[in-house]
Amino acid sequence: MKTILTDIEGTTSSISFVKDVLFPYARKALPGFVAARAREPEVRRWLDAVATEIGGACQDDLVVETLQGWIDADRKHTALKALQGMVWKDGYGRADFRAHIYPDAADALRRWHAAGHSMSVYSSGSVPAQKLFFGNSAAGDLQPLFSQWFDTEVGGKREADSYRRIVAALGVPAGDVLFLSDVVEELDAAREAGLGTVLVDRREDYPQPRLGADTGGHRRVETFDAIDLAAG
Ligand SMILES: CSCCC(=O)C(=O)COP(=O)(O)O
Ligand SMILES: [Mg+2]
Repeated sequence: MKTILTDIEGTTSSISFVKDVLFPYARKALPGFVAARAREPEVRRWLDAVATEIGGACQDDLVVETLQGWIDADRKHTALKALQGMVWKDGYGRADFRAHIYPDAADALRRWHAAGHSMSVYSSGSVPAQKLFFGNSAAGDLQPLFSQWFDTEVGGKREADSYRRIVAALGVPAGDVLFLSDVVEELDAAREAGLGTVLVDRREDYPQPRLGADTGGHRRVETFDAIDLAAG
C-alpha cells in the first residue's frame, strides 16, 4: 500500500490561484491584520522573527512592508507563511474565495483514500493554511482525506533531511512513500532520502512541457489520472 505525500501549489492546485488570489489578498489585508492582532502571542512571535531577520527591533510598519516585499518575491519564509495562513482564515471564513483544486487531483485523492492509501501534505504553506485550503476547496471539504501535514518547520523542501524527518513521522519505509511535486529540486531531495517521486507537469502552470533532462529523471505526468501507484 502506497503512502502519498503531495505538494499543493502547481501540483494539486494552480499556481495562478495562489499568485493571483491568495497572495494579493494577504498583501492587502496584512496592514489591518497586524494593526488589529499584533499583540496576540502567536502573531507577535512571527512578527518578531521577521524583525530579527531584518536587523532587530523595528516598527511593525517596517515588518509589514518587509512581508509585502516577500510576498512580491514569492519567498517561502516560515514566518510569512504562518502569518499568511492567519490572514487567509478570514477570507475563507467570509467565503471571499474557495481554494482551487484540479478536478483530476480531487478525484484521484478521493479514489486513493477510498482504496486505503494513507495521504499527507508537504507544502511551503503553513499547516493551518494547508488545512484551510483543503477544507475550503472548490471540490468540497477534502481535509479528512489527509492524515498528516508538514510545512517548512520540518525543514526546507529542497533538503533531503526534511523528507527523512517526514518519513520518520509517517512511520513507514521511505520506499513506500510517493512524493508528488511540480518542482524538480524538491523531487531530487525526496529521491535522495529514498522516496519514490512523480513530477506533476501541468500545462496550465508550465506551458512548456519539461521533457528529457528537464524532468531530472523523475516519472512525469500531466494529471493525477496518469499516476500509477503500482509503478513503485
Ligand atoms: C496552502 S497555502 C498556499 C500556498 C502557498 O502559500 C505556498 O507557498 C505553496 O507552496 P507549495 O510548497 O505548495 O508549492
Ligand atoms: Mg509546488
